[in-house]
Amino acid sequence: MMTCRTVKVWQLQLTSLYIAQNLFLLSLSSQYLFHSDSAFMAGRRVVVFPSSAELGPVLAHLVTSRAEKALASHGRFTLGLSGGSLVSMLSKELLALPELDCSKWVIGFCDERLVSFDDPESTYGLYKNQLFSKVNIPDSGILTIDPSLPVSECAENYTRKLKEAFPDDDIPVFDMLLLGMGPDGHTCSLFPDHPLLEETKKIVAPISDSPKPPPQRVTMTLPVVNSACCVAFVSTGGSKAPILKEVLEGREGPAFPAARVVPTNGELFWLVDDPAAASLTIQVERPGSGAKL
Ligand SMILES: O=C(O)[C@H](O)[C@@H](O)[C@H](O)[C@H](O)COP(=O)(O)O
Repeated sequence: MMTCRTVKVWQLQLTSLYIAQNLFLLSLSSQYLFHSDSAFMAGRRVVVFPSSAELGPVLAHLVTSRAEKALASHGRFTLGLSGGSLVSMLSKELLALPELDCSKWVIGFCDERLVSFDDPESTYGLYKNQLFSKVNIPDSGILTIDPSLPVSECAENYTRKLKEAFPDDDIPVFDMLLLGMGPDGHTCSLFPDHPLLEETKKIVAPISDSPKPPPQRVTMTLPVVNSACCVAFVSTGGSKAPILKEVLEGREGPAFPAARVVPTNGELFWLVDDPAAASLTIQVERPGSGAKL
């Protein structure tokens, strides 16, 4: 079965097939171009729902459908999670599914705050309470940071964990990443105008001057984010409307961090609600109830 993971391996190992590969990618991008007239950017799907209530079930289905695809292809599903409002929405919607088998899921964190797991600011702690403790994800499948370490060592330690979890990849290729976007256009812990946006060597980086508290965090870098097979942003609420317009429709000046998420060989979804989409002028998809992406 053709997946973005196999395309990645080709890129790394089969340089002699360079021309064939490019022809393949060209045909793939043509499919995406004509997949939906909603596309402002080839391959990107901006999907608007009346509210979180309609968005949530579609998100849950998107996750489980990509999990099924990954399990059929390589026997496990690697999922990167973000914090914010995603924690409660994802937990609620996954738990509402009639059958959810997470026994072969491997969970990573797109970013994490350097606080102890019982601190209310800990993204892992929130997911543990709201999701992990209620489903059959094995503890060994949850790749957590070690918050007892100083921030640089913590990032190095998390880098090692990801490399061990993805031994065949130079850059870990997650099956799916779920991202949020702050009102300043940040995603993961990649903030506007921050030097970490230019990081190309590290797969995980420390940050000790996060403008959003807490200041110490570790974050996946853009090379990892853009290597994923599928990236889905979830962004809701009217406070996101001005930034969403600039991220999706462009702006003068440097692109916001969220706008720099463009998976090289993967899918890109923006799942938003009407208040967040209020200022958009691009064409978007508005699926009916019960839709599946
Ligand atoms: O660690 C963090 O500070 C959060 O994870 C943060 O990056 C969040 O993902 C965005 O701010 C979007 O959050 P909302 O979806 O709640 O607006």
